[in-house]
Amino acid sequence: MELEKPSNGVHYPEQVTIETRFHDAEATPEEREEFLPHKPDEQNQSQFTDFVGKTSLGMSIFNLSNTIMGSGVLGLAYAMANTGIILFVILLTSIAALSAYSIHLLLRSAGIVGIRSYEQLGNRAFGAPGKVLAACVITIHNIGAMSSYLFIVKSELPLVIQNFMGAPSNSGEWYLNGKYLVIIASLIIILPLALMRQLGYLGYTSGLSLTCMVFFLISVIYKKFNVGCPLEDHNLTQPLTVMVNSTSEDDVCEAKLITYNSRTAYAIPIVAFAFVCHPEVLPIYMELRKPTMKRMQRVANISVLAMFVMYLLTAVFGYLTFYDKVGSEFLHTYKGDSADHLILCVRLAVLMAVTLTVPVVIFPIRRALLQIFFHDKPFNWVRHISVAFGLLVFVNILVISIPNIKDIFGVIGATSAPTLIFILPGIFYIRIVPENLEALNSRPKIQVHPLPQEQYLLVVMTQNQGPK
Ligand SMILES: NC(=O)CC[C@H](N)C(=O)O
Repeated sequence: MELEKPSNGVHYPEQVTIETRFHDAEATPEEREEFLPHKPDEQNQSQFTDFVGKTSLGMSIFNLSNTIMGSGVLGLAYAMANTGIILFVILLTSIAALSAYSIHLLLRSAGIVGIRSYEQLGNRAFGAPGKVLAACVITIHNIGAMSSYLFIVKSELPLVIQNFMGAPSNSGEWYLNGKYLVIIASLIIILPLALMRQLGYLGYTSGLSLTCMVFFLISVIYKKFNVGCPLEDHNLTQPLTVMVNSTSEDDVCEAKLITYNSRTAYAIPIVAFAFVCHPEVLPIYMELRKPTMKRMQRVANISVLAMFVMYLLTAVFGYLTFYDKVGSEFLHTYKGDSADHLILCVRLAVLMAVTLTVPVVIFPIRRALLQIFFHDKPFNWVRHISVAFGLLVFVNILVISIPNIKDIFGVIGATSAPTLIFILPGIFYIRIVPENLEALNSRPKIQVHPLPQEQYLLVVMTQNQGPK
């Protein structure tokens, strides 16, 4: 049966929609009866036939939260110092809400197309250029994120090893050289994890990574009550004065509710970067057991909410520890405390957390590259391993040659992050969901609720009876 084409010229995957919404057109009457009751059992009805996922809800939450939580958290206290507490809370809340909403748009679009892949949504919306655009933005963004993680390893790990071993700072030992340490961490920890065939296997390492971040948060809160005002603490004065230039001594230890200065605008890309997880949402959806949109939206909402709370607490307590003296890379602000064992452990925990996030971030890049260059080719281990290895080599070279992390945050946060969070999900959705199925200002198009299956059936059946 032929369906009317939508007026916007976009090819609408009618067949896919009917099949993916209603799974099996050939179902027996009993099955259909079970399928069509007023309250469909969402838990057991999968819309998708592209992949049978086996990852549990909990593991998926770990994986998604781990993707959200990354180096972005280290810039939040700095963002708060430049916006003030109230503006920051408003910004953090809005971006978290927008991020969850755009995940909803991605999930709905994937439900219509019947394929859970960001690149395929691009393809459906704009043809081949859309697919290439999505793949490029994901690749650039995730390479940027990976670089920022490995950069933390390069700059922090030598410090940690040096302090644990009690070695003098420029003893020239190879194990105190960040460049070698990045390569070793990439080969020993990241590469084996990146070679896993499915993201779901990384649930345990993601759980470990999140535990490290919880430890980081607890330590930041604890330190707030242990570090005096930065200027009083002469331990901290020296490195801090190098990083921060022109604050008068009077207002250094005063929390500001609203701040407006030349760096206020930096807060937006920092917070936007902190909430990016969109390239990983569909791969995680694909591996979710019983993958209904409602279940995946639950994974997303829980992850965004949990990370929102962690971000807020880290930023508030980080800011209230150092006030205007907080550095753009939060861990460096504790530099004067380098002999403090708690801070050393915190550094180690953050290092572990970001290192364990790198493999999760590699998955979407590999998927994007394979979609562009080897579309329709069956899975191949040699290709799978070579892409991961090639990516790691490339990012290692990048990290070894860049001088500081701030520029990565700035560029990625201001370009690819908003594109992935706000722009692409929105335009893909508008192009993919035809207006005759859902008007732009319709409730389901705005609300985070799936259109009931019966309603879809009605719309699709009405269309089917239309002119041929
Ligand atoms: N995939 C990603 O880009 C993750 C970025 C992550 N939100 C961070 O803060 O580091």
